[in-house]
Amino acid sequence: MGAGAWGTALAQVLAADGTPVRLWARDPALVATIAAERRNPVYLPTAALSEAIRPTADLDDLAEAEMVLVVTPAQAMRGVLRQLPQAGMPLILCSKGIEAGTMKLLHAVAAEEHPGSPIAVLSGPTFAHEVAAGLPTAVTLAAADRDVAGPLARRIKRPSLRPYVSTDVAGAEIGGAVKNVLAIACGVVEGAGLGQNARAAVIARGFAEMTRFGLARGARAETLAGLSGLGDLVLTCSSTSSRNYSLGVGLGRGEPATALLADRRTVAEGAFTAPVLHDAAAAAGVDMPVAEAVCRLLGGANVGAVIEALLSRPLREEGI
Ligand SMILES: NC(=O)c1ccc[n+]([C@@H]2O[C@H](COP(=O)([O-])OP(=O)(O)OC[C@H]3O[C@@H](n4cnc5c(N)ncnc54)[C@H](O)[C@@H]3O)[C@@H](O)[C@H]2O)c1
Ligand SMILES: O=P(O)(O)OC[C@H](O)CO
Repeated sequence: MGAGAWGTALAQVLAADGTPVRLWARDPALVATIAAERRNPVYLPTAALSEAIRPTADLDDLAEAEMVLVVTPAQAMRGVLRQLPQAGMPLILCSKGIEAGTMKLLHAVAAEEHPGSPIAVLSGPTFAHEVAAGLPTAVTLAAADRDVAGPLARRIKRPSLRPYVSTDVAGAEIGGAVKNVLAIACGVVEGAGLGQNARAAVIARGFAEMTRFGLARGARAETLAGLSGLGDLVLTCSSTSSRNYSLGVGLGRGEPATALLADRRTVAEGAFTAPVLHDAAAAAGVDMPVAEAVCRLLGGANVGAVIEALLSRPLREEGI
């Protein structure tokens, strides 16, 4: 459900062995193009798509599915889930974010909209173009009930896709949501020419923020130190393949956030997560200075002033 880069890549890796996959996109013109060209020229142009993928613009076509992978932008998830038939099939949430307004994690959103469906979360270091190309990738597959997560993991594993099972749903989600905001910060470091020492510092202190926030919201430290937390943080904080990192590079160069966001066709989730995370951290009484700095930059603050404010914070002991 969702034919952006990630939904298309997941469809491809699952269908590469001939497993039938329906790929839902909201735009009928994109559905027609994918069916005709066996490519998604808008969101994942490099990947040739398996004949086993059948694109559709009709959510009713998913009613008979064995499972649904939900891959819309995080803020669109509730609305799209509301239109999906209530068929009780497992939902695997693959998006990364926190719902604006409610500050809810996406598994809570899905449970509200589909109370009859088992809910799982798939998250980890996963650039879509690499997954679609069949490059080796490991992910966290989390569900509160191990008897849900285990069979789903066995069903979606492929020679190049290795799921690790977890029962820490909140932890898997928080790692993916927070790392997007921290990736913007690391992009800022590059864009502003602050050097590699500074980037490593942002990754390490950002991980401390992720851990503080995660623990406050019920996550387990080992999950945050795993694929869906630290693993994904390292990936997205070190590559311009990341849309979040690239957005940060522009901010670091002093380009206005409004212009950078208006130019994007693809989603940089961290820009939407940052203000929600700011509110959620405040509500939980958690200090998140790096995430806060990203928030200020997205709001139009001057790069030099934001960096100066971060560096002049009172000294403290290292640790979480
Ligand atoms: N691209 C990746 O490498 C990757 C990897 C892991 C997770 N994710 C996560 O997956 C989610 C989707 O990312 P993506 O890379 O596929 O995005 P994308 O930018 O490639 O595509 C976004 C898709 O969402 C659709 N869309 C936009 N607004 C919508 C709405 N209101 N209702 C329904 N559909 C809507 C667009 O038409 C498009 O198909 C994000 O949460 C992202 O963080 C992405
Ligand atoms: O391009 P990004 O920054 O959305 O990152 C994509 C994935 O989340 C990487 O795991």
